Amino acid sequence: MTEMILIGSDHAGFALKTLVRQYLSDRGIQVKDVGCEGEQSCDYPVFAKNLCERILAGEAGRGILICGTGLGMSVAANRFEGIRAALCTTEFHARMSRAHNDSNVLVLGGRVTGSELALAILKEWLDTPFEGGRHNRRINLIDNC
Ligand SMILES: O=C(CO)[C@H](O)[C@H](O)[C@H](O)COP(=O)(O)O
Repeated sequence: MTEMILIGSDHAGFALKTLVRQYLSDRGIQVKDVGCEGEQSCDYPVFAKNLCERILAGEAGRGILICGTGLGMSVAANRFEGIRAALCTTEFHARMSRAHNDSNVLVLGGRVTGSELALAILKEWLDTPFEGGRHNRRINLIDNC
């Protein structure tokens, strides 16, 4: 079964979101866009909330959020218990966020990270499995300590 990924952005992440959507489609990954629809100014928490609630409801296993810096989206997404949103600016961040933190939301900054690097980060995030083991214990402690 092909993976389904939800994607959302604000106006500052819209251009990068378009590239990311194309990359995912080219890889045969199903993408559902929760908005926004263009570059007119809008509010990132609306899209973070929408995407996180839909992931927690089981519509998709993973999601991608993009705003200008990635900061607002990651702050908003990490308010949701069960969401582990990782703002990644390097491929190493992306690899570690999957291997050690089992990140289920990748956050990118469209005004910070160039498109080539963003797609390299995305590739690493998509292709790296969670290592489990000791990291399971730590992830469980996030909600239970
Ligand atoms: O992280 C953010 C907010 O903390 C994002 O970068 C937003 O995209 C950014 O704040 C939008 O700024 P704008 O001046 O309203 O375009």
